[in-house]
Amino acid sequence: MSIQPITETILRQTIQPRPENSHKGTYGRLTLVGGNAQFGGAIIMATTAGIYSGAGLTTTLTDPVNITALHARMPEAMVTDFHDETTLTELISSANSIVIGPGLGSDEAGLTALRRVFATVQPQQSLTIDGSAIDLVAKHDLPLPNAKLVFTPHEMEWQRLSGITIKDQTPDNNQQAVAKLGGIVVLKKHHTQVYAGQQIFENPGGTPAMATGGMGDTLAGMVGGFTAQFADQLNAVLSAVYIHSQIADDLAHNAYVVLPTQISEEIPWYMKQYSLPQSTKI
Ligand SMILES: NC(=O)C1=CN([C@@H]2O[C@H](COP(=O)(O)OP(=O)(O)OC[C@H]3O[C@@H](n4cnc5c(N)ncnc54)[C@H](OP(=O)(O)O)[C@@H]3O)[C@@H](O)[C@H]2O)[C@@H](O)CC1
Ligand SMILES: Nc1ncnc2c1ncn2[C@@H]1O[C@H](COP(=O)(O)OP(=O)(O)O)[C@@H](O)[C@H]1O
Ligand SMILES: [Mg+2]
Repeated sequence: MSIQPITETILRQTIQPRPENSHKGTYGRLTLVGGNAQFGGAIIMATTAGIYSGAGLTTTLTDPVNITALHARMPEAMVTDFHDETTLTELISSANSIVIGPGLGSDEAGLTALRRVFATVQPQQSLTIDGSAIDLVAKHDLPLPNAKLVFTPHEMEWQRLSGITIKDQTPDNNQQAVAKLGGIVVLKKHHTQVYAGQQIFENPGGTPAMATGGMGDTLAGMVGGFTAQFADQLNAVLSAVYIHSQIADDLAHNAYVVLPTQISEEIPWYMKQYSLPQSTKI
């Protein structure tokens, strides 16, 4: 079994200059679901990352206690209550990429929102399942919907979802579990691995300076933003994983810790570099 590194070639193929004749609708509708009363920061960070990644229109469904805070940080986001079934169904139906889980919580409200999303999502939509949503799928053995699924577990979430203990998470064992699950799995750790069918990729970057709560929430938002606007889902996921840690590595040259919100602010600059011909410097 061969594990390929994620390369800059993949990013250059994926992140292209934007056509002049385009508008926000061209760059995708992203809907994020998460953030209970305790974990509002998680969905704020995921939303921030999705917007800085270039999603054309972003809407966040969260607990009402988070609405003012989210609006104050990110007026670009539209925000509404994740308990409202009608709005949730409409906003899931109109999205081309959905992220569920950052700070969702594993209680009844989180489970209800997750079940509604699973009942609404369609095969052509990208659905990223992160954080609490992974735990809920594992705990309740939820049947997965027919959609373009991406799971973004850390090692303990992957243990809960796959049943493979962290020490037994070998590429062979992981690949067998991914084959049963379906979709793409981003197994987050030092040198994150991405499993997609027969292919396994490894992220060459990443630093312990990233070990701050919210770093994975930020990656989930980036995966949402990239899959909302770039047609090749696997390349979009690989590009998000790579840039996320590349920014952190660069910031960590001069900083002991890197905050998730600092990553988000840098995303547009890195995307611009990959969109330019290789010889061009700005
Ligand atoms: N500001 C906010 O609102 C924030 C909200 N958040 C939201 O909280 C929710 C719960 O997510 P969670 O990841 O914090 O908790 P959980 O799933 O129990 O995992 C922790 C357990 O796993 C273990 N562990 C083993 N290997 C590991 C690894 N490689 N990486 C990480 N952990 C690893 C670890 O081991 P230990 O630390 O004990 O050594 C511990 O026992 C989720 O919705 C998330 O979005 C957070 O993002 C924080 C900021
Ligand atoms: N030592 C490390 N080396 C490289 N990457 C790391 C390291 N520690 C954490 N990360 C990265 O930070 C993110 C943590 O994700 P996660 O545990 O889901 O955070 P949270 O749920 O708090 O947002 C992952 O992308 C992971 O790869
Ligand atoms: Mg997480």
